[in-house]
Amino acid sequence: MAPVVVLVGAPGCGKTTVGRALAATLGVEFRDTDTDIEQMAGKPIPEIFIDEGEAHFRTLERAAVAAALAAGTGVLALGGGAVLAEETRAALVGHRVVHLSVELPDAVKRVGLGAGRPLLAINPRATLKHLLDQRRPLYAEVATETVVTDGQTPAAVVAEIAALLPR
Ligand SMILES: Nc1ncnc2c1ncn2[C@@H]1O[C@H](COP(=O)(O)OP(=O)(O)OP(=O)(O)O)[C@@H](O)[C@H]1O
Ligand SMILES: O=C(O)C1=C[C@@H](O)[C@@H](O)[C@H](O)C1
Ligand SMILES: [Mg+2]
Repeated sequence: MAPVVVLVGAPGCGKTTVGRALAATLGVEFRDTDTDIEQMAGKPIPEIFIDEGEAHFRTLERAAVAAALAAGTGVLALGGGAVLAEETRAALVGHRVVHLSVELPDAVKRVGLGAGRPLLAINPRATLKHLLDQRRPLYAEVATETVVTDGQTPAAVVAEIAALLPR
């Protein structure tokens, strides 16, 4: 079985928040590859970045995404940078992938000081701007649908995604 829907998007777009609420609405399980990676590594993501570096984190992430897609859990949220891997973009072909799009002002408000997000630990605004510019084409490449989250409540985003799904 494939996941009902896979959520992708930049840090702060709401993959975890919306994904969990959407899964509850649909009555299916929720899975987040960031949580899977923390379980695999036995430590929080910021510690993986400090102890082993981003490249090692990305290796764990590719494996976590492949395992989660194979498991087929209902709603699957990917880490914000998962789409950087060509292997992951290829693995997403054939899945229903919703891009939760967010522009810089809302993303900045939502991530605050970047707590728990190692890439955003220094100058979150400038880093987010760079990440958004770099990744927009990659999110667009993998997405089968895009839902704009700017100015929307999580509940409104959940309703919009649910309306895209077959009944
Ligand atoms: N549509 C929204 N409107 C307002 N706040 C939101 C919305 N979606 C998420 N948030 C808030 O923004 C913050 C970040 O959301 P969340 O952790 O779900 O993002 P994420 O996409 O999972 O980020 P990451 O890639 O870092 O895992 C949370 O505090 C959440 O409550
Ligand atoms: O945007 C990113 O590259 C990241 C987003 C988070 O979901 C985590 O996967 C990690 O903090 C890296
Ligand atoms: Mg998240």
